[in-house]
Amino acid sequence: MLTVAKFGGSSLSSRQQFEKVKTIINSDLNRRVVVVSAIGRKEKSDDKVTDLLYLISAHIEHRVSYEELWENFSQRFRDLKSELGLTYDIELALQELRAEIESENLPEDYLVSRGENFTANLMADYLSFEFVDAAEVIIFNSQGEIDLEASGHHLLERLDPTKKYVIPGFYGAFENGTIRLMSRGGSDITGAILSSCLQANKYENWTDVSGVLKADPSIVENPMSTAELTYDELSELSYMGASVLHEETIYPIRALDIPLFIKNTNAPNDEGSVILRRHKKTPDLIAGISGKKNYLSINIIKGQMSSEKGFLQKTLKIFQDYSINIEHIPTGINQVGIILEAKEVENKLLSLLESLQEELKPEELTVREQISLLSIVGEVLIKDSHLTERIFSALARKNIEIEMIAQSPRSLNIILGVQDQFYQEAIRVIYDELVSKSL
Ligand SMILES: Nc1ncnc2c1ncn2[C@@H]1O[C@H](COP(=O)(O)OP(=O)(O)O)[C@@H](O)[C@H]1O
Ligand SMILES: N[C@@H](CC(=O)OP(=O)(O)O)C(=O)O
Repeated sequence: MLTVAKFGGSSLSSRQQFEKVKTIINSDLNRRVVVVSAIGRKEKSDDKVTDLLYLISAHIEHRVSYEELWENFSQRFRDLKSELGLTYDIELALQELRAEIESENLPEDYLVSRGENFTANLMADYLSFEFVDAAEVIIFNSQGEIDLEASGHHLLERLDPTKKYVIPGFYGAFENGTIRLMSRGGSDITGAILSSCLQANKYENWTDVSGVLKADPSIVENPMSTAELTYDELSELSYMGASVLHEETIYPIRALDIPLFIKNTNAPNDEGSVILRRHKKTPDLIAGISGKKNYLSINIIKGQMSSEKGFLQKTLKIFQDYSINIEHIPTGINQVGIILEAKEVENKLLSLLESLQEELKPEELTVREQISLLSIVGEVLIKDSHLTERIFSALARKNIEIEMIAQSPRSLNIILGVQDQFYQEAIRVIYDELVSKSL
């Protein structure tokens, strides 16, 4: 039996947190592959080590002194080493990194990856597990995508199934050894790749909350957790902003049906959440509510557009030519709305609108900005025939206007658009209506 256990930065921020990790690892001998992020925040006001490294990189780029940041970064590791009485030569690692920064044009990905690398070295020392560099086993192809097959080969060659390992998350390397970072929060993905390639029986993701909560705790006070979710439910939630798990975590484990457990390092006996292909227990009506701000809607109005052959195709082709990802396309007979993240059209909105005007010749072309999308997720949403009515009435009572609504084909989720200014309130209203009132 093999359990891959990933610990996020929040589980690694101090000596006490390292001690909790050790207790968890030692309480189950199957936890033989440990993935760590970089040291996280001790206090709310602290920087995560990864943030410090990005800041150092920006200072280097702008040729500004980074001395204070460097001291802060180095001290976090020195403190851990001395408080835990470790032997890993962090002083040498820091000296070498400093020399590399000063002598060459050090790539940002390499510099930032040292957060995970040093943390994993300390953790390996502390647990008496072997350190394996992610650069040896997490492989990117020439397009910069993770190559699951190549990673699998390298992993099986490098790891001995009878031994125990600590591997840094968040980065890997191209076949030529050049370090490549994943997107923020990517250590979750490292854990999923290792689970998949090593065919683990379980993937545990240890964090600072007891599982997937039904809403972001920074918006809703003390939200309930969801004990069991499907891969699809969690994918929808994390894609739409539930930051407890990186949105790309699910695909490697889903193919092999590896159960994912989300657990709290600070309360290991809490049940947490388990994520499976299908529900084993009676599913909660609401798996969760998540959302993101900063979308916009480009609205195209043209009489009889639905009978104009290829109109939608022509419209989408224009967005494709601009390399713009589209989120939703609510349509009517004479109108279509194209919903996308505002960052997708940064610096190209005017030119895009000109192209749409020229090629589609619409009667009206308008843009609505500052839209938030909220996603209400649950495999069994459809069972509540009054659900949309309840949501609409609850929002109307607070004078929150709905800008758009979309439903996924399997009714796995309902997506609502509201103005950015109502984002948090809308989440609270929906949570109160669908979760609190149903208790
Ligand atoms: N729906 C949600 N369920 C659980 N946590 C959430 C949710 N939405 C946002 N979060 C936030 O995600 C945080 C955990 O993710 P993160 O800070 O990346 O932890 P880690 O450092 O362990 O990777 C929680 O502390 C919580 O504030
Ligand atoms: N340290 C990286 C990667 C990561 O996954 O971190 P965490 O597990 O603490 O969210 C980041 O901050 O983005």
